[in-house]
Amino acid sequence: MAANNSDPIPDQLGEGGAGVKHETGEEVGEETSSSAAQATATTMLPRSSSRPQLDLSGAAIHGTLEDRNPTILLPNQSDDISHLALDIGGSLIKLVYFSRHAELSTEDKRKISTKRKLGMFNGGRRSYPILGGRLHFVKFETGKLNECLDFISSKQLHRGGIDSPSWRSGAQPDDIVIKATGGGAYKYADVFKERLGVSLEKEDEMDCLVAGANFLLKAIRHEAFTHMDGQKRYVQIDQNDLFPFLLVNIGSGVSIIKVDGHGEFQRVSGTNVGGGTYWGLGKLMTKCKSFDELLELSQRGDNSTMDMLIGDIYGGLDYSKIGLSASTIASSFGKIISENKELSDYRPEDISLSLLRMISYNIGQISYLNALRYGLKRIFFGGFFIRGHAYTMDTISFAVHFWSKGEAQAMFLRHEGFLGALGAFMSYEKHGLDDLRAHHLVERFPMGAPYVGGKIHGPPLGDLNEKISWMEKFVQKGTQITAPVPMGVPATTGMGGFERPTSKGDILRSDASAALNVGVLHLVPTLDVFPLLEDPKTYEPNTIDLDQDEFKYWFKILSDHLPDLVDKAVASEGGTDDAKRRGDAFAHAFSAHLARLMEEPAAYGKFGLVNLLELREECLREFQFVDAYISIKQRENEASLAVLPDLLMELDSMNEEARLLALIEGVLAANIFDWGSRACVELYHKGTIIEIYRMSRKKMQRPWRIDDFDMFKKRMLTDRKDQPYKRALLFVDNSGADVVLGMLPLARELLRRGTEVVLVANSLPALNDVTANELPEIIAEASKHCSILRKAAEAGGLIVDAMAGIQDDLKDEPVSVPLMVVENGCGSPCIDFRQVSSELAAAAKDADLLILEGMGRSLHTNLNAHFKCDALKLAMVKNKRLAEKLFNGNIYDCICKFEPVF
Ligand SMILES: Nc1ncnc2c1ncn2[C@@H]1O[C@H](COP(=O)(O)OP(=O)(O)O)[C@@H](O)[C@H]1O
Ligand SMILES: CC(C)(COP(=O)(O)O)[C@@H](O)C(=O)NCCC(=O)O
Ligand SMILES: [Mn+2]
Repeated sequence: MAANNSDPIPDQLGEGGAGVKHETGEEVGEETSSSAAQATATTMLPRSSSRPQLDLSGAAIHGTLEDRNPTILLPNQSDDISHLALDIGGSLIKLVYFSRHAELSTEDKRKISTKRKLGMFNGGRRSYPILGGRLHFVKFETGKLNECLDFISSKQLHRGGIDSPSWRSGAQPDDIVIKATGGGAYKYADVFKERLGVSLEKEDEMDCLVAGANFLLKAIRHEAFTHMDGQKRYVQIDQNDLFPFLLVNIGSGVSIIKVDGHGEFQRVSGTNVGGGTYWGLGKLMTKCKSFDELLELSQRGDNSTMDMLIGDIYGGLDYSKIGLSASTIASSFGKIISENKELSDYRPEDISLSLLRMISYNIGQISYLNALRYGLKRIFFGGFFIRGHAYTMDTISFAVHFWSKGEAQAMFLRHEGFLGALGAFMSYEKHGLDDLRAHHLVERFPMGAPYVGGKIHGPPLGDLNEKISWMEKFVQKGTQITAPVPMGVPATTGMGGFERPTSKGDILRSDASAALNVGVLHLVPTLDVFPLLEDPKTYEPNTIDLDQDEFKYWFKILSDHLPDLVDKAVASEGGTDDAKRRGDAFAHAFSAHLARLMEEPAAYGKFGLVNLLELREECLREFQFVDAYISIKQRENEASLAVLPDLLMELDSMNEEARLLALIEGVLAANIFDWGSRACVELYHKGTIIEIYRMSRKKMQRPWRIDDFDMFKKRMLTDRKDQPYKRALLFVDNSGADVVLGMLPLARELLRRGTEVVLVANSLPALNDVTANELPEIIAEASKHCSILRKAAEAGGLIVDAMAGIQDDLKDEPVSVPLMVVENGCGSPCIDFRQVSSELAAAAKDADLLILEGMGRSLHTNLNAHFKCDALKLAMVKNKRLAEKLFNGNIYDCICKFEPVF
């Protein structure tokens, strides 16, 4: 669909609440304040009026995280620009290209109305997202330039991709100019002109390296990491504390650049002993046919058979006077001199390891010396020599750490080899980068996107069929490739007076394995940091760290849940053969992710439960399961709506105090309807929805495990009775009883007290969570039995009565504060407040109360989060282990945590 640039805001919102009956049986509470009823915030979202040619707003990674070069998604790129940039190096050609995919604008009536209420429309400008796309990263060996040209040609990348208008109109590419960097941009310019008809516009290599590195460090949350003793640790870079740093790009040769800012840098040194040296000498000495083969050999090597160690010179003793241990390498390959052996007498494994150590230590040492020269503490290493190889990174880190006595730190980048190509890509329109922040980037983990050139190109994006079979093939291949490589542990190696690195990179993920683009970076400009977070810098969504032990537990939980989930997903798509095939592919894909994470929990960046639970939902979406729990949700909504009138009557017969308690109890009790909890799902076989709800209510016994109810009651009914909250954001959780019998009655109570209520719900389905799109219908139904809800929903634009006559009849009724719905920007059972929808961020500006409901949003995540306004966290703990771990409590304990800001 074509982009709609004009944001037409219909004056008539049409039939959104058709058929709503007006009732007169209820009075809006006397506390209703009419000023509170003027519910529109005036906040306007900052939007640039002119958009960059290359719209990087909302970029996101698409590629394995562990795999160094995830593809990046640009959801808002809409102009017809050149979509390809190249870095043609001495060894490898790196391509960064943009593939776009049309995305229908998802502006529905609810959103339009809410945005208008929140003051978020500025007519005439288009809303996001319009067109999306991803940045892909692909590499080829420079010696196989033809493969690269074929690849570009087959995907018509030089003409903006096969879907581009220029391609469809059959336009000739004669005047197409592609940005390129690296020596090959000069050397092969003629070949590109001849074969593809395009001109290469040369960009300076150093400019590009620096621009690429700066972009990655600024915009991608888990781009940089340290690697010591086999342990990868992601480092969140503080932009205010980034410069200056040393950038060491280890390609064929090595460039050492001091970076002082954006576009401010100096190439301070370099060395000709680099990746080309390792691969060149290695090829000569071992007869290896590929770089990966050589690297893999090193993992089984023992360099003490070749390297002369201090112990060899000192008769097995340390040279302790100058701090060198017996196992220190005194001279790389030095032992060979005294031996009467031929090359063939040495093990290729040992040769490869000696070479790798020699070169890595040397680069580490030169880098350290340059860091020392300029007083720099941080050294970022890029270039394809590193190849995500644990031992190489450990070796470099050890050298930097040892020589600097811990003063300097070596860091690595996931997109290690693509800095130059990325920089060239960015040079199309440099200012496109300026607005991009880490919160615009969301990690996604799709299966299947091209990464390496040559034979494995991956399926065309969006072609589900190809994706499924490619993924199945990959899973088979990936398992072979990623099997641990047995390690011989050489006891006597070492260098420079410090112990040898412990990690030898027991697993070498091959390029093919990296082609399983399980992690991807999406750029989403509509995401914002939640403005009510007390301190976004220290905010950590996850309550418990997903370490190896914790991951093991979740591995089992999620694996056990998988067959049932697949059944539900397949049924939700009609149970067809196609759905079954997709169901299998989903199960494969998700299991492959779990297996990978089990192997290395840090494989996909710093990964918490919030990410893990979202990963499952993302996997479902990838195989086009729109909403696995749809029928369960509908059934539970209907059953709950049927008993809502009785519940409301019962509540209305109570005094204020009893009612508030009953409401909170009701929320906690109804949170039992959670299809993500094994224990709860077992309960559902034992009774109807209403029976379970009643049983759950009956069991509510105070004090709850955390019980701040009295404090909340005091705030509501005593201390500031005359000052109701102005706006409450209610983060709702599950469909059915949870939202209908729990949260809606609570919302109603707030509304009748004059508090505007914004129901915040998921943008996308996750388990049985209610979504923002589903809420208006539920509210419309509930409103049939409740005039408080009805008037508030009308005031909030959720229900529009088409019959103007009825509106006239109601003219004299008090105006209600509005009830609104906003989406949270997530499709997970948890919430990460660093990345929420701009709609929610806008709604938050005037809020003075947050109510987080459910285990995902208020226990797994955000239990320890602090906000700038009062917060109430309500949940039933439906998992035994979590209850024990967090509170030394029991399953079905309840939490009512009130955190007022005084
Ligand atoms: N598949 C591969 N083929 C060749 N070299 C590789 C491969 N993977 C990693 N390398 C290493 O990466 C180096 C090239 O790194 P790169 O950053 O692409 O530099 P350049 O721009 O000089 O080609 C090679 O010299 C080699 O050490
Ligand atoms: C996925 C959930 C966080 C959803 O809980 P909710 O937010 O709906 O209260 C929860 O069901 C959960 O942690 N389940 C997995 C553990 C289990 O089966 O006990
Ligand atoms: Mn839920």
